[in-house]
Amino acid sequence: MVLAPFSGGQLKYGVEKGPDFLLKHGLEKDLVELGWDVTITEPLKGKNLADSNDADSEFPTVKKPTLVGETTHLINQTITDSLKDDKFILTLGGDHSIAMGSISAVLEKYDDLCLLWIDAHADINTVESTESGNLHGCPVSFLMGVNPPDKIPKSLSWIKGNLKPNRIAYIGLRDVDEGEKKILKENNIKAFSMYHIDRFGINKVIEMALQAINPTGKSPLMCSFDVDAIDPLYVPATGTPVRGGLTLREGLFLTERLAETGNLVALDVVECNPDLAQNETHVLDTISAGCAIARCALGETLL
Ligand SMILES: NC(=[NH2+])NCCC[C@H](N)C(=O)O
Ligand SMILES: [Mn+2]
Ligand SMILES: [Mn+2]
Repeated sequence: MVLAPFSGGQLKYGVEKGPDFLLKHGLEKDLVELGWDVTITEPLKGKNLADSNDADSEFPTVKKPTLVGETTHLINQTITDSLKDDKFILTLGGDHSIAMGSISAVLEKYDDLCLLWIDAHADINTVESTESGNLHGCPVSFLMGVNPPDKIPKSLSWIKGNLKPNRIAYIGLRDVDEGEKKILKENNIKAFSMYHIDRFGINKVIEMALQAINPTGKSPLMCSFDVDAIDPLYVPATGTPVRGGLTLREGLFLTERLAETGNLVALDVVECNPDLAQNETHVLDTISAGCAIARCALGETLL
């Protein structure tokens, strides 16, 4: 288990409390009860990373590139180390920019890795297309290497950018920027929006997604789960909520199905922000959903 208490990929503080809240809710004990031998690593602990806006940055369109670059690199290095022992990598965010660290590391070990990005958002903006400048809206573009080389902030240039577009599938999309739609189309990336889930049902959608990115059924899978994929009715305490999302059961079913494949090697759970809850119930709903996603991905409901 990798703790990534980080908020620098966007501007709302509180999301860095995610790992602490998930652990306080009993996640470690739950996983031990499921039979996992859990070790906790904290790549950011004791690291004094300056939270500045990098005002003098040569890339004024993106926010905090130095902070995000250094942080995600530390996460990458810690996970690369853990992967030497073939560990399952569960990374707790933090905002979704941390996936640059986790996915890049897992991809280095498994070059045929298939990625399921469960999210209301595509997070595939480039430094040129981003409207907000928040790097949590950009991780996939860096992992795929679609930013023009001369536009990549130095701090993020360590990312290899070798994730292949035919190995990525999205599920849950409902708030995709115009620039992102163009990138998805140009790269022919499989993207299942809420429309597809209503049309075909979640079970068919996950089968179509897996078939598209992993036709042999033999490649390792990673899931990057942004809790805002689930409807804010169930997961209210998150930075960029969008109504009309997955039910809690649909979200959990996705991870149960991934566990069932036997090919899941890593999971991110990101964007739980307890500070954005209006009351204690909202905190509990959000954090318990985050824990349930992890437990289901790690086999809880497979009898
Ligand atoms: N990980 C997230 N919650 N991302 C939200 C991204 C929203 C928007 N598309 C942006 O680029 O700013
Ligand atoms: Mn999102
Ligand atoms: Mn996201």
